[in-house]
Amino acid sequence: MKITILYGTETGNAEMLAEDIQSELEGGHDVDCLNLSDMAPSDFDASRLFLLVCSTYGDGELPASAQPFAEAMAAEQPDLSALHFAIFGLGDSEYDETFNHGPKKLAELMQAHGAHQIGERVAHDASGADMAEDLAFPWAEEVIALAGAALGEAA
Ligand SMILES: Cc1cc2nc3c(=O)[nH]c(=O)nc-3n(C[C@H](O)[C@H](O)[C@H](O)COP(=O)(O)O)c2cc1C
Repeated sequence: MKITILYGTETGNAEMLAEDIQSELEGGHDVDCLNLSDMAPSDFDASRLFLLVCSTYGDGELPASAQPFAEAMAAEQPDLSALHFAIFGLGDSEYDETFNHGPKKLAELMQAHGAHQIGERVAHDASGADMAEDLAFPWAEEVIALAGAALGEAA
């Protein structure tokens, strides 16, 4: 499957996780990995599955590297109705009222432009016991299996 991992980060955790997911998947798939700050809405290609990995900053906001992308989406209003994405979030339950709100906002932004979410949004908690990759690798395998039918190819 053709997969693009897009990460939104402030201090690099989402970037490291995105690169680990790329390494995990690239034996069996054609996988790109890109910072959201380098992604234009016009770059979306519906033949690829987009795996979004995004943290939360400030008071439940998108991290810095995702903000230019959100602004470009608002300005360009792309039609993403042919697109499929899945999303994995990073956050910290110490911020209980805004836990994982960054990826929640990013998923809502994609859906507002018609993109179809595959599977559930999985949230990593920096104050929890799990390593991010221990949640993210099974998440990636599951959404790739689910996306096979949607993208019209075997996973
Ligand atoms: C100043 C600051 C604000 C944060 N705000 C939130 C928040 O509102 N909600 C949340 O779930 N996590 C919040 N976090 C936790 C980060 O999302 C978490 O540490 C994540 O792993 C950072 O990933 P990154 O390095 O890719 O940006 C915050 C962390 C910092 C340092």
